[in-house]
Amino acid sequence: MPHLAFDIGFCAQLGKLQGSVKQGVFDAWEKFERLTLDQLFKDPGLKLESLKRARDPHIRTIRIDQGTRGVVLAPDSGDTYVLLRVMPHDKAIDWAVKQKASINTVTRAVEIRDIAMLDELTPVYESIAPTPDRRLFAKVSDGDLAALGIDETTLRQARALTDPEQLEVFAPYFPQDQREVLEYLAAGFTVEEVWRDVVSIGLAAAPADTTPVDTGDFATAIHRTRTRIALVTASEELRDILDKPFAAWRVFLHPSQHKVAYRASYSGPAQVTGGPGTGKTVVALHRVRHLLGYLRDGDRILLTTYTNTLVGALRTGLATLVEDEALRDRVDIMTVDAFAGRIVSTSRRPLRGSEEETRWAQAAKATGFTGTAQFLGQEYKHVVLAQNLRTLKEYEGCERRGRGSGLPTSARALVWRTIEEFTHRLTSDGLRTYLGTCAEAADLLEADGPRYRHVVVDEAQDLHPAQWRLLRAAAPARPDDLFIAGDPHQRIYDSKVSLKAVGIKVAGRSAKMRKNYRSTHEILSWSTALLVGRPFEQLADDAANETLLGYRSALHGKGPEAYGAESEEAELDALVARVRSWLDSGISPGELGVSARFNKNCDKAVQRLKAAGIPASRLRGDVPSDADAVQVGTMHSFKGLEFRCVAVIGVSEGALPYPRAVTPADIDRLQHESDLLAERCLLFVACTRARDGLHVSWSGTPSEFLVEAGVSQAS
Ligand SMILES: Nc1ncnc2c1ncn2[C@@H]1O[C@H](COP(=O)(O)OP(=O)(O)OP(=O)(O)O)[C@@H](O)[C@H]1O
Repeated sequence: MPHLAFDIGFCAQLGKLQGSVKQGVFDAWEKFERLTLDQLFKDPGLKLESLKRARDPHIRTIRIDQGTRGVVLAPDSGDTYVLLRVMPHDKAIDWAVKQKASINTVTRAVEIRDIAMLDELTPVYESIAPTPDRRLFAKVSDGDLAALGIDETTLRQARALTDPEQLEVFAPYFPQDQREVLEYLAAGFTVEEVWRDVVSIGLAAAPADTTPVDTGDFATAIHRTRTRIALVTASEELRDILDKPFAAWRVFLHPSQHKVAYRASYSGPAQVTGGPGTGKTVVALHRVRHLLGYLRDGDRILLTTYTNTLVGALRTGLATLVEDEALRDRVDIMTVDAFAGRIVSTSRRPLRGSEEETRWAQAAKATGFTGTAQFLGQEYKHVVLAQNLRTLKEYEGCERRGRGSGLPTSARALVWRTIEEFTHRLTSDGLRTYLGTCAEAADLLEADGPRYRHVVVDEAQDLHPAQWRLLRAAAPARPDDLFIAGDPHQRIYDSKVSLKAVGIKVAGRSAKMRKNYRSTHEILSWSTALLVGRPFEQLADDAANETLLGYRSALHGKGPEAYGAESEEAELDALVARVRSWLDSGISPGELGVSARFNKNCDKAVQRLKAAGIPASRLRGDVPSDADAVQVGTMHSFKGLEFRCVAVIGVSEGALPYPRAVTPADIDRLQHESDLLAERCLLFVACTRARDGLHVSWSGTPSEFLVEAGVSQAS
């Protein structure tokens, strides 16, 4: 019986397809399931046509609906066809005739390349190339390239390239597996590393096969291309993929993600890091699914993250991945703070951020401490709670690691008394701090014993040592106790901690993701420029630095647009115009995000959008927002989310960095540096939420972060 399988390139288009086109795809798939090959070829509605000018006879088209065609890979033998793309009629024909399918002799997978474009580009680049020893892959031998799956045609093209920018030009047209190999080599990885981290992982995703590769046998190769071709056998499964385009990744977990998520067992805590959009959350969810398969009676899993909005996203994600409700019920999904609150089970109200400074000032007045409330708050958080200090003696003897201000031992008694005054007053007024609650909860768990068999943590970079102590105590120290996903480049809260410092050792159980699945290459490289040259300490060990080396996206699109307005009013006008143009291009309001540093800018944006007749809704962690409206939220609330297009507004001097969020250098030099970096990361996080479109604007003078990244002109 014939089948119509789906290529990852088609799945990437799903978010943009109209309902009628999706229905057309569904109907075509059903026809393949119902008819014989002979009937399919004769079917007047399907029009399974070969193309006169095609570079490859295996590439054909089918009718999807009036005016839309699907491009398919049609093998000579076998009955599984692959839907590669869906496009308007003329565009589809134009694209189809340029493509060529082949079988990679090393990965044994089907690859598609734009042979027409590559044939056109290659002689041009060859004619301007310097001597062979100054070209991009001069140090890699033909033999090594062949061993990594580079074929004769790609070899000639690769040999013409001089630098990574030229590779970027060729990349979208290259065959997929070969492209990945070349990108890793260009990023500085050795042949051995590329074999180990890229090629062999891909091989492991398909059944082992040691027979010689038949490069004409597409029927077999299609079934082996598990990382890019999805074979869908049930109509409900197809409906699911078509209706929930975000669910398509379930089908195509990259081998490097699969290896981490489905490793049978880790002998202790394991970690996955990687830049924004590299699928860390996806991997964490798949790990939960894997662990669910091995739970013993009574065992439970804690899946935890930083903000309430993300809890919602994790809940939805797990529901799409694990259909069995009874199984899902064995996973508790909540923020670390909510977990602490549950353990402590208190009626004391958590202190709001705005109340804290006043409370510190009151405590200082009571004890006669003359320093600032800011100093006290930071000392409590970064020294006392971070090091779990319980007595004045411990405090007097501690090394104030990471603090950039001196505090002689003689001065500590008064600080300690003030901290005690602060905590006593809180308790007697029926109040508590979130971090203090985590410390209390950790004590309780350490005394009473763990509550979970496994703990899976997302957005781990922002957790404080007290929160780590709590999570460590939540599961017994056994294999697969902790699975941790995070990215130091997205640290936006003031909690700098390395796992090593809190006794969580992930050495030998750590993986790094480098491929971004969310944003276009253009958005990604623009956003990454905001961080260039800044040091980022690793999550596992702060003695080593984290880099975005090899971090890249396979998607291409329009570059971000930066807009400098004369006034705030003009900036909001430009925002409305931009949002309207996105809506006019067929994007629905709920797929658009608008982010600003402050609540007041968010409120103004909502007002202006609404006044222009555009539905807009404030995104707040604890309140579900209107899914059919433009989502407007602070940069902090955008953490972990994603949107088709994002407008980041108010990126002006005085807003980013926000002076009140940055400790003055003369008070604490180290804290100053770390606060500045957090502000920079905040802008990075907001910009990297965008998939296809990014608009960044300011009024008056742009933020120094934009100026340093070379973006200061209106464009
Ligand atoms: N293998 C894959 N194939 C296609 N899409 C993928 C794949 N893995 C993840 N994605 C998609 O990429 C996007 C980013 O994934 P995810 O949110 O897990 O990344 P992240 O690393 O947690 O991001 P961030 O750190 O920025 O919050 C999501 O839309 C996800 O569905």
